Amino acid sequence: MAAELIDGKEIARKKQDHIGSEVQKLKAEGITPGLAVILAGNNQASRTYVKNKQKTCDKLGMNSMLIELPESVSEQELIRKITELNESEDIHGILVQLPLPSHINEKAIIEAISPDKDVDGFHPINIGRMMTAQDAFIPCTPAGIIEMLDSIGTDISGKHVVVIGRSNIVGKPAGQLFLNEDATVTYCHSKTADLKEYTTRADILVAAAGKAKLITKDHVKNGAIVIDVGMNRKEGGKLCGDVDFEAVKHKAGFITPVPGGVGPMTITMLMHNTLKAAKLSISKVKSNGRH
Ligand SMILES: Nc1nc(=O)c2c([nH]1)NC[C@@H]1CN(c3ccc(C(=O)N[C@@H](CCC(=O)O)C(=O)O)cc3)C=[N+]21
Repeated sequence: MAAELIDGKEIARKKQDHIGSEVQKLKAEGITPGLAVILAGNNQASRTYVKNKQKTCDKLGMNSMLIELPESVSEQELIRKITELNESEDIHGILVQLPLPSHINEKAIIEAISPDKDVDGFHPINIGRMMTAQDAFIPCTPAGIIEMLDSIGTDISGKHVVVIGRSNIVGKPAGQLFLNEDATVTYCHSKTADLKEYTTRADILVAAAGKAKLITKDHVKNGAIVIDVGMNRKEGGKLCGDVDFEAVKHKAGFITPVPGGVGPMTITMLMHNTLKAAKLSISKVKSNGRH
């Protein structure tokens, strides 16, 4: 048996079409969604990601603003810039590209972003809202995973989801979202004693450990849905997932490729969140700033 491919690029394209038409409606009301991206330092991978985000904004008719700051930028200066963007009427979403230079306290920077403009969904307010199943900005990669599963018609309720990885930006929120959808969730990570014992019981396996080819066919139950969040860059620049795709594809029921799987969904959900932030700004004006 061969797994069916979950085509992230195609699912992203359809979702973007929809977002694009919502942007047009908002523009007719006089609001153009605007995303500000702050890039501190000279990380080459970060530069490429940021360029992709801007390109997608362009394509969907949104405004994007890139703020480039030197590696040596101070925390105070970065917070001053964020404060300015928090107050800007033209900017609805703020994204500070991670990782930040090592002398900067990431938590302090994330907390400086207004929760209403936090399109990454990294602010503790949004995390808390998500955990309590309130309306929130949902981190883009986990949101993209749920969107992909929806598009292949997966009923998540009652499924056993095993998430490998517990980062604040992917693993932890992904598990939480699945829990909100009534899944049974198991978290595994680098200290898990017998990984296979858990992963072979997964109906849905989410690999977000950041370790190339960690997941082999022996980790996967027949017919399972395998979502590969890995973005491991090999020498020569080739992108490699956390899943040994060629081996696992014969055993899984569905599988996402890398590239062309989760990555395009992440950017798409960033656009979704920016649109949501722009809509939120209207309802704030209508309620006179009280909300
Ligand atoms: N504040 C913040 N928010 C982020 O969302 C964020 C971040 N910092 N720092 C870096 C990571 C990484 N990330 C990616 C998004 C899309 C692709 C993507 O579209 N990948 C393509 C291919 C890319 C390629 O070929 O290089 C794919 O998988 O098909 C990759 C990586 C967002 N990040």
